[in-house]
Amino acid sequence: MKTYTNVKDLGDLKAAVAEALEIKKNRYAYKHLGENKTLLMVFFNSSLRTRLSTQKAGMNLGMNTIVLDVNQGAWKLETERGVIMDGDKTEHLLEAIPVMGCYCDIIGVRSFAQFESKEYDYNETIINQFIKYSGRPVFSMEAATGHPLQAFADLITIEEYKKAKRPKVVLTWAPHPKALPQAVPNSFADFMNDADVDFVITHPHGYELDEKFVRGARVEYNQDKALAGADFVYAKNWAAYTDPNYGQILSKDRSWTVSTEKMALTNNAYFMHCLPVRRNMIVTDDVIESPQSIVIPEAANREISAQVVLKRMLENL
Ligand SMILES: CCC[C@H](NC(=O)CCC(=O)O)C(=O)O
Ligand SMILES: NC(=O)OP(=O)(O)O
Repeated sequence: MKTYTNVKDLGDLKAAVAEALEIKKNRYAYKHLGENKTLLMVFFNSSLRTRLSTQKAGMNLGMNTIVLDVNQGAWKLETERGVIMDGDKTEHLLEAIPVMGCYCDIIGVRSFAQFESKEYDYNETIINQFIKYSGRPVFSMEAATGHPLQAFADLITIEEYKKAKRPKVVLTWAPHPKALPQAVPNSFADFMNDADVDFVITHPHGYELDEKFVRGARVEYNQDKALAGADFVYAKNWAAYTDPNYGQILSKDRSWTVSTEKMALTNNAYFMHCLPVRRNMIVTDDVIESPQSIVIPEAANREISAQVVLKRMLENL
């Protein structure tokens, strides 16, 4: 594995989940793979789970780890080529990236959508420069259009908790005070479309995701209808994707908040969210604290999804 930015990079999903569950049983069995190898994690945005779980996964594999918060302590980086650098940006990404590549064997990158240009975001301008110029295997720790480590952990969790052979999984939009990226729902949809689940997406009009990720999945604008009989409810906010509203908040309608009444429409569904979550916007206190909430084991599986990816990259160095 040279890059991990989307579901296709994992190959056969059933095999990937089987490998994950094997690693979960004995996560220290591959320490030899990472001996004298260094993992560099580059964050352009904040993180708790990704930072901790990915570093833990690297240590499980015997790796040395370095974490760089680009906006805290490193030089302010210019990311656009051709810009006259006479402003407040000290270094260009085109020097910084190959230099980073000198100090590590594998690079993880977090760089959220900036919502200034759909083309800039959906061309994955930042992470693709790491892929092109670092000289190292690169994996996404959430880029502009996807969060494949999260979605892989979500799939592992669904496989662990499902009661039906082909569970109904509902991705529901929920309100949020800020304009959030489409990365998490994009990757979740991408993975669910390749998994053996009955997948439904529900959101208000205007919040349609990129068809590249929806891939013909059923979209239901009536949340109650979508939730009927669900086995898993995956809640997430995202800003509008469709022009001319790219990056905009179109609704903060809290009737879309996942409540006990909403969960009562389901087949005693498990509640999932990638975290961090805005309580009583996305989901009520009662639901996220209920026995049906599996957000903590879901977060714990981030260590495992990262370890599968790092293991496969180490095996191909
Ligand atoms: C894993 C999720 C990361 C990010 N979440 C946020 O930026 C939340 C920010 C906030 O709630 O203020 C997102 O929605 O993509
Ligand atoms: N779910 C997730 O990626 O969390 P962080 O943003 O805290 O890393």
